[in-house]
Amino acid sequence: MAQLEVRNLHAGYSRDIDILRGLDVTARESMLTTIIGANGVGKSTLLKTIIGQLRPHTGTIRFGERDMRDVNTRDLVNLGIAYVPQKHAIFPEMTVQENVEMATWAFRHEKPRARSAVERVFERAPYLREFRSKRAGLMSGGQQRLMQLELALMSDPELLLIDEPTVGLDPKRAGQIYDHLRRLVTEERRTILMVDQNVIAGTDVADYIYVLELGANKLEGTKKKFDEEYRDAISEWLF
Ligand SMILES: Nc1ncnc2c1ncn2[C@@H]1O[C@H](COP(=O)(O)OP(=O)(O)OP(=O)(O)O)[C@@H](O)[C@H]1O
Repeated sequence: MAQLEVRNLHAGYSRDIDILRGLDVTARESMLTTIIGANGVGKSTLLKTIIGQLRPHTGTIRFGERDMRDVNTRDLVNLGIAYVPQKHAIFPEMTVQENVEMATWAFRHEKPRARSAVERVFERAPYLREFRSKRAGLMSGGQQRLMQLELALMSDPELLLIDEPTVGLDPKRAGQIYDHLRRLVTEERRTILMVDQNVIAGTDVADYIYVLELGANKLEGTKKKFDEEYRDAISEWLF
């Protein structure tokens, strides 16, 4: 087991402009850490930098003993990390079975592993069976998000990096996603680092919370500390 440590991170989309300005974030083992902050504060940029889509300008990113600064996105599976992007990463015109098979790309050279990974998805998520030969786009938005999570879990990651998992979902379906994330932490002992716009529910489900402002740390604390000291003030800061 390992934790993710981001220290004094400066990063952005061009060399001379820092979107992230000295960020410190830790995703503690077997905990759900939520990062919140206003639009454009740099939440997605942080995840993109962790997974190697952007190179840090300065600072460090470590996952256990591994220095992540030179990581390639395709190395993530072998490091035990999965990334769930904000935009839907499923193909609505393809069947659920085809979507699941596509997601075995990372183990395309290991046919038995790929086959058993496909079956494991349908064991873990029985509701997917009835859609197996139907177009994935026929599922509800919530089911599509749950499927996206299951596809990310195919490689049995220790660390999940999740970008706004409930965007566009009604509160009931969002609640189902958050319940699922909680189970991944408490029952399966996975570590989750999630960025979220859903300030209330996204922090309610967390063990540890960071609030960002202009690409830097504003506040952080356990959920207990957050509830006791900051929750009442949070809407004022963010909106
Ligand atoms: N591909 C890009 N090229 C240049 N600038 C970008 C790019 N993507 C985002 N930015 C800028 O980086 C800043 C941070 O964006 P980011 O998407 O990380 O914010 P965020 O906190 O995730 O906000 P949101 O919740 O709206 O997605 C914003 O000013 C945004 O305009």
